Amino acid sequence: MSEHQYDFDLFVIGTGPGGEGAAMQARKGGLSVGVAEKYRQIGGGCTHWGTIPSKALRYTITNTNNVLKNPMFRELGIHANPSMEQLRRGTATIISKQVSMRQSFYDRNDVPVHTGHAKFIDDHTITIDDGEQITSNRFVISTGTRPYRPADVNFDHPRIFDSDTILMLDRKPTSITIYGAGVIGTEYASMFRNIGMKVNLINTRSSLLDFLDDEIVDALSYHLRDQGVVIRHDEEYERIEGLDDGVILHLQSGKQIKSDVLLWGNGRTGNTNALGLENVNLDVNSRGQLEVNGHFQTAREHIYAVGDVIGYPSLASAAYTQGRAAAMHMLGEKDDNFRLHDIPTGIYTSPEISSVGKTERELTAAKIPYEVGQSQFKSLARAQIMGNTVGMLKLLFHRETLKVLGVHCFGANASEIIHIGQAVMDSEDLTLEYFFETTFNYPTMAEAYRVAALNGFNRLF
Ligand SMILES: Cc1cc2nc3c(=O)[nH]c(=O)nc-3n(C[C@H](O)[C@H](O)[C@H](O)COP(=O)(O)OP(=O)(O)OC[C@H]3O[C@@H](n4cnc5c(N)ncnc54)[C@H](O)[C@@H]3O)c2cc1C
Ligand SMILES: NC(=O)c1ccc[n+]([C@@H]2O[C@H](COP(=O)([O-])OP(=O)(O)OC[C@H]3O[C@@H](n4cnc5c(N)ncnc54)[C@H](O)[C@@H]3O)[C@@H](O)[C@H]2O)c1
Repeated sequence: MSEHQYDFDLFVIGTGPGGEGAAMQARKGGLSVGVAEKYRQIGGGCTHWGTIPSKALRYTITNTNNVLKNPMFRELGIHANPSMEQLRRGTATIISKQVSMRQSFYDRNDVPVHTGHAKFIDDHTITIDDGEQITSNRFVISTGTRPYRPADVNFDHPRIFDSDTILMLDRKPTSITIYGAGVIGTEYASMFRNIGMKVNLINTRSSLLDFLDDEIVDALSYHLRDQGVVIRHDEEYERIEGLDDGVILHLQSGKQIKSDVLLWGNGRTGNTNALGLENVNLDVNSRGQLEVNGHFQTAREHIYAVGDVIGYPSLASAAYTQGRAAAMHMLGEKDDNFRLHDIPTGIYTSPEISSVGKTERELTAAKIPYEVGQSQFKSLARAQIMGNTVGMLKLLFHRETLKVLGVHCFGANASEIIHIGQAVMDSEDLTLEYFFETTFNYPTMAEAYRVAALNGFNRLF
């Protein structure tokens, strides 16, 4: 029983990274906390049908390809064409490890998990599966998203998938059309091409991932096309026709694209439709998302919302931090020290992409005098040793103060090494000079920072 008349001080709806971050932080701060999860296991979409399964599959594909393309194994006559089931096998083990580890967090911290669909019935009460009633002083909504499914697309057709069902493919299709070239569409395009499928990537916008630095976008487009992905920009679907032997995507431009299967990767929508929000006077936008203030409070100050259900940036990494920040606010502690403005992106295409801070486009528009330093991975010893020489690190820094303003990277280990640049960028004291005044391990991919920093520094006059 909480200090008030409620069952809990805080009740969290959803056990993805957003919910877990909020629940654990609040519990450590001394609040009584309960959570609800409608899926049979905790972990959220992140663990069961989003981040973890897609990244685990990608890792298996990359490793398998590294072996199969290695000249030594070829010489030994090692060839293989693993099935979808074989490629996916490791994923179930990883999910199960994640679930049991995360479940232990709830158990050890005395946070009961109520399995079932939570719905508000009044300001301080929810029901679980329309049965058990639970009261709480505060709430966190961290219910995530589901694929946006337009009514005119038949998702019951066995060859039409969305971003939650695509990993259930029971065989390796010969070809796939991916409609929607956001992060999900682009990552899957890369992954499926790497297992030898013919891939059509249909973009409703005029360039891929336009939130990234232009040079990185150009590199991604070049490498995807070089690998054989067919990319079509500025297209809209007219209809999608499911057949016995394939799927035809009819585009408004008159083009027709037939493939073995189709992945609808065009957008996700917030899981807010059956939450009883009308009973607490909360509204959502056209994408089912909730609006929050800087402390992650909705229009009702005792109801917080974090993670994908509030929209941008819709990342597991950010969801967790937002959950913790919301809990800190409830605890009356400082909640603005989470650097939520500098969230890096890690995009697991081939080549991998990672980025933090300002792009050249943004700096130019803001008339900030900046300079660029670059390092090509092909000249790094570590990249040569790994046989993985595609890539580049680009540092953007202020010409006068030498403060790092943006770090953009593609190639091997991009999403790991970005954090070195992020730390320097966020530091009050460090500047570009850190990278060439500090000794890094050798040979490493991190050496790219020294090379890029010197390259940029030498451009100054
Ligand atoms: C294919 C794919 C790949 C991705 N890859 C990455 C990546 O590489 N890196 C990254 O940072 N992000 C990635 N993301 C995004 C990441 O998965 C999400 O940002 C993250 O899962 C959001 O966490 P969340 O806590 O908001 O919600 P979720 O993880 O979606 O969890 C929400 C939970 O709430 C539960 N729930 C919903 N409604 C109710 C209810 N009424 N009652 C009880 N429970 C409810 C759901 O069952 C679910 O378990 C990817 C997403 C997808 C789809
Ligand atoms: N590596 C990663 O970090 C990673 C990987 C996959 C997904 N994600 C996250 O998952 C989120 C969703 O991925 P995505 O590829 O769908 O991105 P996205 O938001 O770019 O959506 C793709 C397309 O769908 C449209 N759209 C989005 N929501 C819609 C809706 N409800 N109704 C109609 N159209 C809609 C968008 O305008 C866009 O054209 C992203 O925001 C991304 O951050 C991250």
